[in-house]
Amino acid sequence: MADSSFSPLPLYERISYKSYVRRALNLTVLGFLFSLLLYRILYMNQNDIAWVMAFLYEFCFFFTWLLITNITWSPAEYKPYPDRLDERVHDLPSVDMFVPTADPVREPPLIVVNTVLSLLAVNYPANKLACYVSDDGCSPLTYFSLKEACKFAKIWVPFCKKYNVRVRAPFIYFLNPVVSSEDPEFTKDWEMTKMEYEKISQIVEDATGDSHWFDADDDFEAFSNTKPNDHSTIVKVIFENKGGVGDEKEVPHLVYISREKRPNYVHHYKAGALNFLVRVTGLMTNAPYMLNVDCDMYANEADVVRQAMCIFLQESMNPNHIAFVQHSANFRDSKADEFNIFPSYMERGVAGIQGAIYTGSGCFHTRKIMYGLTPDDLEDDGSLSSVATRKILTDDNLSKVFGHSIEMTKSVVSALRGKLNRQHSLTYSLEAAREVGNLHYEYQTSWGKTIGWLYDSVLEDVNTSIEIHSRGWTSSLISSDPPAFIGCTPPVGLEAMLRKRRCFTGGLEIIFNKQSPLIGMFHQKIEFRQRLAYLSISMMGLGFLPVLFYCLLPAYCLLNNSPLYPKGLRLGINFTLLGMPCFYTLRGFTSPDFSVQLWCANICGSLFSIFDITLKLLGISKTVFRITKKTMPDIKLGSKDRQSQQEDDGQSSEIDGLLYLPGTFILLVNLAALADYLVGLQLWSRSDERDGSALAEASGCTFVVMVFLPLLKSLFYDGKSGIPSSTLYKAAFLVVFFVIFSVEK
Ligand SMILES: O=c1ccn([C@@H]2O[C@H](COP(=O)(O)OP(=O)(O)O[C@H]3O[C@H](CO)[C@@H](O)[C@H](O)[C@H]3O)[C@@H](O)[C@H]2O)c(=O)[nH]1
Ligand SMILES: [Mn+2]
Repeated sequence: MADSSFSPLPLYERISYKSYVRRALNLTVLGFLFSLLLYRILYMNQNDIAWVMAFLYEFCFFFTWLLITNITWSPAEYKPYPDRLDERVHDLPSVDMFVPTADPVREPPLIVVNTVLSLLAVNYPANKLACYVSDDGCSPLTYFSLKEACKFAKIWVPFCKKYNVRVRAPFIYFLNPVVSSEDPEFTKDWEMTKMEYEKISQIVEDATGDSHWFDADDDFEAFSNTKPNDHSTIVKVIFENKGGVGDEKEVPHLVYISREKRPNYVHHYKAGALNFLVRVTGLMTNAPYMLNVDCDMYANEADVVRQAMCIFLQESMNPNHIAFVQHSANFRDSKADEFNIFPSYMERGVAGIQGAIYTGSGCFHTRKIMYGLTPDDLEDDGSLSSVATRKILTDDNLSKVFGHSIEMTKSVVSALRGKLNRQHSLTYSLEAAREVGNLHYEYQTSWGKTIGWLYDSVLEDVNTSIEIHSRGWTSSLISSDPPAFIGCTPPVGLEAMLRKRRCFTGGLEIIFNKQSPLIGMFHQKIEFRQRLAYLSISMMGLGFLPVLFYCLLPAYCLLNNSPLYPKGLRLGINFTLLGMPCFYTLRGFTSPDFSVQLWCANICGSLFSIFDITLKLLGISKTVFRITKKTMPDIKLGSKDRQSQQEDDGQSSEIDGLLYLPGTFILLVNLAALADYLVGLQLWSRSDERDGSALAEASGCTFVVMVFLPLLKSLFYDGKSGIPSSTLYKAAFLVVFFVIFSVEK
């Protein structure tokens, strides 16, 4: 496949961002924190609650800092050179592209359509691509929209390729008007294409909520009398690229699938949908690589597939065990790093250890590896070793691991052997595809346990990522600018909080399952530092709690008249000791992207996740994957959408208010403590008792108040941006308790 006899230019470069200054700084802070801990231990007084609490929280900061130092020690990323690909590789491998969607209301079909169009039009031979949409909502509207999208794709794909369009999602591309000086042929094509796009958007919009569009059509019979959680498997080939040669006018395959669902059965949410996708694609196209994107994440770069291939194909000439290539994901409508579950320092940081973490979307996986192979199962040339062949490819083992479909096991054998030539048409596999979507198909197989996407956490991406790295594989990160994939951010407030809650809960689930970064530290093939990185991700939710309590501690000490910080001469040292780590820990607070609202969402998400995991561990309830609401790009919001969004906002403002309860509480407690301190200053001309000694604690409170200043401001606003007065009363009520509890008896 690859011609390696000449052209020494590599297909990619690994860029390392090591910085000795940052390392020195991190170690200094670590040293400071460590000496603070020592100090706490040396001067520990058993009766002093505040001192002990401070020690505990500072220990948490120390530990967090250790994890951050580990992650940021040797950041790296990969820079692909897709231009060099054609010279080196004459027969590009096929790629199956997965788009899971689950709810036509929370995920409007037009968004899914745009994601699909952006994938169909990528800069890659169309006969090597296939796009599969899995619909957990079993929605005729989604299917209908995809059929419309497919008609438009026949205009859109050639248009994009002819004019080398960069962003191939029409709802973004058509935001910019055509420049009048441009060549007349282009202007004509542009206008025609835009008109066609508007036509299908209108048809999709009209069909929303009006089922007569599909009631009459036989093609929609499979959807009659179905409910999202009660229906048989549906597999529909919307378009087949028959006998394509990959020229610019062709469109890739497009397939719609929806797995069987019944009430009271577990379906494993997104991970379950992706495993069904792996099986159906195995039967139909069996491409060696699989790209998966969330339904709202359109490709923002035409070369995404070629970029990933640069890494895989270079590796196949010089095997380095790369299992997957993750593109860094980004969000439109927001520059907030906070929205991203993984802050950018973490992405690059981990990519420099054993390899990038799989973050759920914009990632290319290797099919063989998803079928459970370890690096030891492969020879240097990438073929299956004879030991592995004997171990894995027995009929008995195959049906035990992959399920009873003979067609399926055949496709697994071809995939593992690297023989991926498909001779028959897509429709040939329809029957087999329905069989593997059966509710009971995975029963007593390894799907979700050791192969495919893993089930035991709602954070299925990180969970699966740990499994792959534990087998000894590496992975790589491509972090291009502009970003290769762009998705939606949930609106700040309740949606953001629930999303955080789900991710934090998922992380905690990982701590308690068999993938746990806490166990197997030394015997699996995962690197120690990589495991530590996973540990910090799994514990992400807990990380907010020490900060929350630490914000209350100075106030408690001030009210209680007990010291929190060292006194006298040591005060100066103490400020340095605490200042640096605090500055870093709280640097989020000072970054331009920081919003108190999001911080509150984090705190609440974190509190809820602890609640969720406790219920799960007690066996009282299961964790759920609640789908995040998606919205169309801002500028395109029609007046109808905007109105309904505002209605939503109105309804949820009361709940949103509750989100700010912890923040408001912290703010008021600190204000109360400061007031108490100032009144105290006036009453006694203090000479020895509290002489300047409480100054440190008072400064602590002032700092907290400053951080929460935006919240203080919004207490005085009315309406949308303000905090409801009911929240204020609830917080004030809690403050009274806190003050009574704290005041020195
Ligand atoms: O039962 C389900 C639930 C979800 N999905 C799909 O999963 C994707 C992600 O769901 P979304 O609600 O958008 O979740 P996010 O909060 O955006 O998800 C983040 O967190 C998830 C869990 O870690 C990752 O899988 C995602 O890639 C990552 O973007 C969407 O395409 C959904 O349609 C399903 O197919 N079936
Ligand atoms: Mn999403």
